Amino acid sequence: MEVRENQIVSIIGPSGVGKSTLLRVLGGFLKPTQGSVYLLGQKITRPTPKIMLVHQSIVTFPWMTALENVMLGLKHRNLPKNTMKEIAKQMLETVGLEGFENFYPKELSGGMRQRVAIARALAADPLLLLMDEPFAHLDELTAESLRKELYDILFNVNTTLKGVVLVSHNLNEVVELSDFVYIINGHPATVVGKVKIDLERPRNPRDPKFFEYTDILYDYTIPAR
Ligand SMILES: Nc1ncnc2c1ncn2[C@@H]1O[C@H](COP(=O)(O)OP(=O)(O)OP(=O)(O)O)[C@@H](O)[C@H]1O
Repeated sequence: MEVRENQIVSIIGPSGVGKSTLLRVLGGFLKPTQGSVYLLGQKITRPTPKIMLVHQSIVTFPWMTALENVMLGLKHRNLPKNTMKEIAKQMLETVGLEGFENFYPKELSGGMRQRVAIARALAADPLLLLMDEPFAHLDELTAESLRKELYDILFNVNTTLKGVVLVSHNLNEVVELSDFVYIINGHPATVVGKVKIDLERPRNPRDPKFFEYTDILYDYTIPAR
């Protein structure tokens, strides 16, 4: 599998097939028994700030403000505190949370907390972002508005990001966001399909072409009859 510049590449497949496991391998959190992961030619064998992970369970620290949560992502960069504050503020602005810097997680909605988690990941200046069902714990309307903005949040002048790997079980979400979709299945899992989503952004889920892609992906994921 490969991810190229400014691409969102998704992995779909049945529950328990190993999607999250694969993400953990890509992030260097888990050593594969076979195969290797390379980031710009460099072999990944352990976690690195160049690869950040956003979980499905929204991870924010309740005793820290939104700004302090984002500043955590900057810790390894050894910057002066004021510079850290400035960058964290800018990241919060990038994810649409300007003005919420001093709010604590409990004062924010689930969607806003996930935005804080994304801002924290982006503040680390990663090249690759791994997203494991990032909308799973959001209500549909909140997820929809975050999905709409996601591409622009991720790839813009304020971020160093080059690519995203997304794990999702929501076919509409995958068609809306991805450049390529890998379908994995079996035990042990293998790639059983690769689909290029050739639609202009922003994408319209009511576009007939959009449905064609969800149909193609659906055919790959249902068990053989
Ligand atoms: N290739 C593999 N090698 C070793 N263990 C695996 C492999 N694939 C899956 N597993 C194991 O199977 C279990 C489920 O895997 P995982 O959570 O990655 O699946 P998933 O596709 O993300 O599932 P879900 O969609 O339900 O979140 C885990 O305990 C994991 O350790």
